[in-house]
Amino acid sequence: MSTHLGARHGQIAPTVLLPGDPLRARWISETFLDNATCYTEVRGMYGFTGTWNGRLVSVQGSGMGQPSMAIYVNELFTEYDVEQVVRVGSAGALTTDVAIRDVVIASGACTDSAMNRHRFHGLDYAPVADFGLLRAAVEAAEAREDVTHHVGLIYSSDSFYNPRAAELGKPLVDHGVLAVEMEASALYTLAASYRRKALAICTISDHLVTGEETTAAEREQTFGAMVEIALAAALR
Ligand SMILES: O=P(O)(O)O[C@H]1O[C@H](CO)[C@@H](O)[C@H]1O
Ligand SMILES: O=c1cc[nH]c(=O)[nH]1
Repeated sequence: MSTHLGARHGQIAPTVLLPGDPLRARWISETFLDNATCYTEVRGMYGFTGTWNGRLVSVQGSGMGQPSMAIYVNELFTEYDVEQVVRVGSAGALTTDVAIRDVVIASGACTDSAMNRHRFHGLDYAPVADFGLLRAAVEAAEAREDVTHHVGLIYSSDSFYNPRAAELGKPLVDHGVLAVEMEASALYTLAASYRRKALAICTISDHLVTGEETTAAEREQTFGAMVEIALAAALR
């Protein structure tokens, strides 16, 4: 057992899908995995291991925000020998180039978080996806006709509610950033530091320009294309 995961060593697969929502983790395990078992319920942050096309895979909730995610990913890397993590998240669209329910595959992630500023003593590190995972996810997305996908930068913010969101986000949008979420930047940084692989794939759940939004139930249980792209990329 690690501090925040109730799994024994060997119960977590080398490949982990990482939704923020622990109930999305449960839905993914019930919908896509065979013979899935729950290995942790600590703090209600469920994790499951099963198989997909005969290959072992785990799904672990990370909670919301980079500090929560980093707790789980640190323990996955240091205590359970996890080799690759694919975040399967929701995100808000920052531009009309992206539509609600589109899938965004994050080649890199900007951030307003102090986590990287502390780690790099004020220098601006550029957190990027593992190229092999990124390429495989793009190929898996290109093979599908049921979902529109985009590849590009996202913005990992520490704030979900920010009264200055539009003002602060504009320079990012002007430089090609597609969507906002809350975990990818620190995930990419942690993977780099442990020499592991990481990718973030997000489904647009809210549109910050048009005001469109999905329900909590839809965010929990209907983002299946993103999950299939993640599984195909990680277990290719
Ligand atoms: O749906 P998840 O994966 O949690 O991702 C997004 O949703 C949460 C905010 O509602 C943040 O964690 C954000 O990154
Ligand atoms: O607007 C949104 C939607 C999902 N996740 C976020 O962080 N922001």
